[in-house]
Formats: sequence, structure tokens, C-alpha cells
Amino acid sequence: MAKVLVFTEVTADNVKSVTYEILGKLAGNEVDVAAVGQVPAGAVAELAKFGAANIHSLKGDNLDNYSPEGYANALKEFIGNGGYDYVFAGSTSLAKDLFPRLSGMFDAGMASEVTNFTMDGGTFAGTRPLFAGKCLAKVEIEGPKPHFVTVRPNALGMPSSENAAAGNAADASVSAGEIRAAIKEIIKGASEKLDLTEANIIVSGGRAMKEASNFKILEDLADTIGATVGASRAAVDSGYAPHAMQVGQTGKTVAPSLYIACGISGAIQHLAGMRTSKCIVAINTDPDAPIFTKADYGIVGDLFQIVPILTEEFKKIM
Ligand SMILES: Cc1cc2nc3c(=O)[nH]c(=O)nc-3n(C[C@H](O)[C@H](O)[C@H](O)COP(=O)(O)OP(=O)(O)OC[C@H]3O[C@@H](n4cnc5c(N)ncnc54)[C@H](O)[C@@H]3O)c2cc1C
Repeated sequence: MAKVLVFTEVTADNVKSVTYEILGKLAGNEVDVAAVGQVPAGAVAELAKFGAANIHSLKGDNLDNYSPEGYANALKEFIGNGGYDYVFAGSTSLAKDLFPRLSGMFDAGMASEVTNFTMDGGTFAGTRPLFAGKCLAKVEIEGPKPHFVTVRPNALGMPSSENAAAGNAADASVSAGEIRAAIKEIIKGASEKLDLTEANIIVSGGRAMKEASNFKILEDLADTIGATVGASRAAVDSGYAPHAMQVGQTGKTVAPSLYIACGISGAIQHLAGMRTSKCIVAINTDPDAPIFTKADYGIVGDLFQIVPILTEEFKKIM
């Protein structure tokens, strides 16, 4: 059995859902959860249900907004006092920035963006896609502990059963230390309802969207089915969508339950970012488009006709 800390990020009334995915895989270990800021009361109960023994809200001056140095200093102090073997987090934009810095501070090993892992005998072994998802590497970590691990959101899935633990909630005082570079403001992309990496359903548009205003039909479908809108790099480079919406090798890596690719050819660099989606639906006028080789369901047709029909049909049943 290992002693594990799961770092999470708080939202208005919950914590990042990947936290629950990680807790599910850590059943059988001694697991605490920590967030910078106040963990909402509702989330405390949920975290306890899925195995969190202690839930720590870390508080201190200059920690209201994320800053790489402030968060790293605060967590270093807290983790150092906790005697943890492993520190996990979802591979969110924030953790991708924070965890390498933290593991460097501890001079400890890190496995980033694993899509699965085991904890046999309290020892971590993970799986990580490499070379745009063309192969899977087995990852083990050696050297001084704690070891750091980030997990791709939506890759593990929500735990199928509960594993209740004490769920003691407590505040801990931490220090942000010296902050030389502070983030003044975080502006959410206007079209992003939920960060793409966390979305359960994604509707993406490619070069075939022809212009930015045409993304409205994808947004209508997304609103109907509770999806987030993404884009290919060709759509982003053409100015139809902001880079925050780009899926792929040089964009975001996503693993939703459902990925609907509209007018996207299926280039290897796009597939690299979405091939681990549970169900892929492709709409394309070209029956030989490579995306169909990866799609679970394919519709050969004009997206400008198909997408509005899908929206209308979903409206009838949702
Ligand atoms: C180093 C590097 C990194 C890259 N990173 C990324 C990345 O992160 N993400 C990414 O997406 N790409 C990336 N690319 C670019 C990638 O190689 C492709 O160029 C890009 O994915 C193509 O985007 P697309 O499928 O939208 O456009 P296209 O390849 O032009 O495909 C458009 C598709 O739309 C179909 N179509 C046309 N009209 C309609 C219609 N009316 N209805 C339905 N279908 C229609 C066509 O048949 C075609 O299949 C990268 C490339 C390089 C070299």
C-alpha cells in the first residue's frame, strides 16, 4: 500500500472530474486529496465516497490566482511534510505547467499524461502514448520519492463502484514564497463551455467549415447534446477558430466518450489528439477520407446538410 496525494483544482462547486477517475484507480492505497483554495463542501462528500481519507484546502497569501512559483512553493511545503510516496494530478493545462516544476524541486521522477496505471504492491506502473499515439510506453519511476504522475482526463473513466473513506476535511496554511512571475488574468475562450480536455462529448470542425461563422451549426449541435466545440489545425490556421480549440499533436489531446469530426480528413497529427476517444463519428463528403478508418460510425455526406439534421433529431429526443 502506498501513501498517495491527489492534487486537484477546485471549480465553483466541485473539483476537476479527473480527480474521481484517479481515486477509482487508487483503491486499496492510503489516499489524501489537496487543492489550493477551498474544496467545496459537496465535493468533500463525493471525494470521501471515492476513497479520500483526508481532504486538504491549502490556504495562504498570494494564492488566489494560479502562479507557477506560488503554487509550487505552497505544494512543496505541504507535500514535503506529508511523507507521500506518490503525488497524482489530472493532466490539465495547470498541472502540465506545475508538476514538472514540482518534480524538479524534489529532484524526483515523473510520469506525464499516462492513460492507464496499476499500483500493484503499492508500486506505480503506467502506460503512456508516444509518437502521436503510434506506440504505448510502459512507464516506471525510480529514485527518491515522492514520485509525480499526471493522468490524461477521461482516459480511466469514472469509478464503477464506491470505496468510502473517512473524508476528513481540514485547512492547511501554506506559503506562496517569492513570486517573480504572476499570471494576472485567465481569459476563457468564448466558445469553450468546458475545457476540451475534460469534455465528455466534442463536436469538431475542419477546413471544410469554410469560415468562422459556419461554426455556429456546430455550436447549435453542441448546445443540444451538451458538447464542447473543437477544431482541426487547418480550421485554426485559416482563422475559423482560436488555437484553444485545436485538437491534435500541436493542440489538445482529448479522450471524450463521443467525438464527432465534421469535415476533418483524419491526418495523423489530428488523430494523435483524439484517437483514444471512446466513440468516433465522422462526417465527410469523401468516402476515402482517412478519418473513416478510425471512425466507429461514418456518414458520407455534406456536413452543412447532415449537422443541422442531427441537431433537429437530437432536439426531439433530449
Ligand atoms: C508538425 C505538425 C503538427 C500538426 N498538428 C496538428 C494538430 O494539432 N491538429 C490538426 O488537426 N492538424 C495538425 N497538423 C495538420 C495536419 O497535418 C492536417 O493538415 C490537418 O489536420 C488537416 O485539417 P482538416 O482535416 O480540417 O483539413 P483537410 O485535410 O483539408 O480535410 C478537409 C476534409 O473535409 C472534407 N470536406 C470538404 N467539404 C466537406 C463538406 N461540405 N462536408 C463534409 N466534409 C467535407 C474533405 O473531404 C476533407 O477530408 C499538423 C501538421 C504538422 C506538420
